[in-house]
Formats: sequence, structure tokens, C-alpha cells
Amino acid sequence: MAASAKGRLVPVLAVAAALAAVLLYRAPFSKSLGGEGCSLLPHDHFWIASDRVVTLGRVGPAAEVKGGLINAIAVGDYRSFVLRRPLLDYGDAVIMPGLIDVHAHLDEPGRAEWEGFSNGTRAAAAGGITTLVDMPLNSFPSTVSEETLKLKLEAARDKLYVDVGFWGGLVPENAFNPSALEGLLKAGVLGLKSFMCPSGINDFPMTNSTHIEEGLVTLAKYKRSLLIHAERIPEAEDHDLQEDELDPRSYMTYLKSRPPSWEEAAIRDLQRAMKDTELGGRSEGAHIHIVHLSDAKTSLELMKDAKRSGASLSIETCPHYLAFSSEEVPDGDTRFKCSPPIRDDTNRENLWKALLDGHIDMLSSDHSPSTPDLKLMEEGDFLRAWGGISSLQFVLPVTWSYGRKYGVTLNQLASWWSERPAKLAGQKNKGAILPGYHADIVVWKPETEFQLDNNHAIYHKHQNISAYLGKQLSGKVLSTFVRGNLVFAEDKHANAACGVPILAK
Ligand SMILES: NC(=O)N[C@H]1NC(=O)NC1=O
Ligand SMILES: [Zn+2]
Ligand SMILES: [Zn+2]
Repeated sequence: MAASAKGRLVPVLAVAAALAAVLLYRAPFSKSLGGEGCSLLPHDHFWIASDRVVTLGRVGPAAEVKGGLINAIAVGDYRSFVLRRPLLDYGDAVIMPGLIDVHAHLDEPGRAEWEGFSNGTRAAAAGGITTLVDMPLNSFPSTVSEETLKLKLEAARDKLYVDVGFWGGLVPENAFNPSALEGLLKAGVLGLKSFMCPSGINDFPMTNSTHIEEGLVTLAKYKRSLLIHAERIPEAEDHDLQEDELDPRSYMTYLKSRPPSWEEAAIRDLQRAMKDTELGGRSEGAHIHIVHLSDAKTSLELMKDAKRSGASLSIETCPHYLAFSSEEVPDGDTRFKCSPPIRDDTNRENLWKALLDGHIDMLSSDHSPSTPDLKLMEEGDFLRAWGGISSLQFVLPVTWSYGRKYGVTLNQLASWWSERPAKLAGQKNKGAILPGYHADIVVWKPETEFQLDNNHAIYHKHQNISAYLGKQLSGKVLSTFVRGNLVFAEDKHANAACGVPILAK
């Protein structure tokens, strides 16, 4: 990493700087807030400092932001930076790369009443997420062609408070049609997503492993990723219980209806596809990313083997699988319904272990809200309610709060939430606080505790459907910068939505 010339000081200046540091005003925004338009800050060249700036692999002290980029970082010498003006000195708050959420459903066009770009990206900004990648389904139409990507982009115009990329859909209709897939990839989707079980959305049908193997060949040409919802209904399902004999309000009923064997069956089906991504394989250059792993047992073991053999494979899990366990899901509380389901506490512990050991590569929200009526909260019917956890704004404090007992470090957070997701999404200048990178930054106080209740400003469209409501969390987001624009600070958003759509070239 290049040491900046600005990071070195002559000794006399160092004394002056130390004095200046003592006199520093440590709450810069009260005076300087109020920039117009894209940023709450009236300048695009400034210095940002705190006792805890997280850069790759270590914690440094300060950075210079210029024209939307990180221009320099202080290496070893904080004091050379505190003489600079304007300086945003955040004291002992953490300055970290903004989070990159590679898995969010913003549901627009077509189902903007579920979330929408404006609400979704405002919630993201308030949660320290500076980039998200929108899923191709739950919007209508699904993003499965060049034309439907255009509709997405039109729907997103002037509504993005953070930067947003798009996954396209790999569905049976386009899987054997390389020119249609190439049209979608050339139009700028960052990669593709497919389901191996019914998706819950009619115009997003499921794919089998043959569709996937074919799709990967086209993806290989573009060196992009395929994200897979890996659950498959095994052919010989053991239906010893009739559905109408089961209590739909019982979480155990739902849990038993989607056992780990569904995840395992999908991963087994994918073994040839994974092999194809190895060096010299049929789809070398393509990458497989398994979304929201819940089964920490056989599914994980099979993927560890595939990685060892050289498959280009990554795995994500989501905060809800790390925070909650099936034992604590109240019967009838459909806010916790998601697929694959939240499993038992031993499994949750094993997911943490796999994450800490590096077998699970990264985290994502899988924010998948709906209108409250579809969650059937009054009936509490787990079998018919919409499956999806609403969490976008909360993932940073949740990961931190539930991760502290496992000794999670700030650098691990940056790796799981920024550095590796940036790679998956092909974003070479995002995901780290390093010279030349986008100045996408979250400033937060890990130690600040709060109760996630109605007094908390929540920007999701539907605030009461989140399973995190009522939880005591630690970690308050103070400020969020997207390409140098201060898009969120002091519970306020910038006036204009200046996030940009990210299109692959
Ligand atoms: N369609 C959709 O968003 N499905 C998501 N919800 C969920 O809980 N898991 C998913 O894959
Ligand atoms: Zn999914
Ligand atoms: Zn999803």
C-alpha cells in the first residue's frame, strides 16, 4: 500500500500539530452541515480523521477525500492530517469502508409498495451501506433481459441515495439462449442470479443444474458471477404428515418443511457446475456464489471440498442466520420467516465458526420485505406468509452486536461487508479506504447502545415487519459518504438522490 507523502512531517510541524489536535473541535457537523443537493457537506475536498480508520488489514488514523475519491491515507502519522482544513474529526468513532450489500430486493418497478428504490436506498444510507446490488426478482417484471434491465434503470432514476448495481436473472427462458444472456450482460448486469426451487415470484421460474451449467459458459466469457439460491426439493420427499394436520402457526412446522437436505440436494446437484469453474474447466472464468447459506453441516462441507479442488466458489450467509435460532422464534411470528429457514442454535454457532474460519466468505442482508398484509402477522401462518427478512438498515449493528461474543474485529467486518462483496460484484475501486478508491465511507460508534423501537428513525417502507424490532443493539451510524458526498448524517439525508446505477462494462 503506497505511503502518502502527506503522511510525513518535519518535527517542528509535529509539535504544532499536536497542539492543534488538543484544540480540535470534535463535532464538526453541527457547524458545517447544510450543504445543498447531493451532500450535506459544502465541500468536495476534505480530510477525515478518527482514532479508528479501518483500511485493509489494519487500523490507521486518517484519510484525504478529493473529488469523490480517497486521495491519500495517513500512514503512521495522524498529526500531519489534523492541520488540514476542512477536517472532519470523528474522535474515537470508527471510519470504515461503506458496506456493500450484494443481496437486496428493492422490488421496483412493479412492487414499489413493498420497498422501492427511494426508501430502500435511504435505509441503506442510514445503515452505512454505500453500495447495494438489487436482485432481479420481486420487481415486476423480473430483470431477465436487456429490455427489463432498461425498465429497472428507468424506475431507479433520481431515486438512488447510494450506488446501486443490478443482478440479472438466469431463468429457463434465457439459459439456453447465449445471445439473450449476452444481451443482458452487455447491458450491464453485474452477474446473474438463479433459483433451484420455486422463487415465490411467477415470472421468475426455477432453474435446474443443466440450465446453470449452460448459463455459466456464457458468464465465463464475461468473467462474471452466478448467484444461486441453493435449495432443491428432493424427489423422494417423506410426506408422513399431511399439511392439514400441521399447525401453521408453529415455527417447527415451517422448519421441518424445509430441512437442510434441501440445501444439500441443491449443492450436490451443483457439483458438476462447480467443477466446470476450475482452471481448464468448461466455464473457467465464471464464478459461483451461493447466497444465504443456512445449513452449516453437509452443504458447507461439500462446498469446502469444492473450494479445495479449485472451484471458483464463494459463500455468503446473512445476519439473521447468525443472530437468531429456531428455538427463539415465537410461534406465529412470521417476521422470522425466510428461506432457507433459520435453524437451531448449534447450527447458528457453526455458521459463526465457518465465517470466522473463512469458509463463509461474506455477508449480505437478503433484505426481502413485502407489504405487511402479506406477512399475515395476525394469522401468524408460517406456511402462507411471505418469506423474507426485513433488515437492510440494521445489518451493521446486528453483525457487530451478535458478533462481539465471538471476538469479531473491525477488519473482519470490513472484509465480510466491503472488501469481498466488492470483488464479487466486480467493483475494483470500491470496498476499501485506499488511495484511488471511491470515498464510500461509514462512520459509526460501535459502543453506542440503542433499543430498536419506534423512537428509532427507520427508513424501510414498512417498519413493523422486521424481526429485529424490539432488539437491543450496539453500533450507531453517525455518517455515510458515497463517493465523497455526505449522504447521511445526524439522522438526516442529503436533499438530492445522487447515487448512481452501476453498470458492468
Ligand atoms: N423472492 C424472495 O425474495 N425470496 C427470498 N426470501 C427469502 O426468505 N429467501 C429468499 O430467497
Ligand atoms: Zn434466496
Ligand atoms: Zn434474496
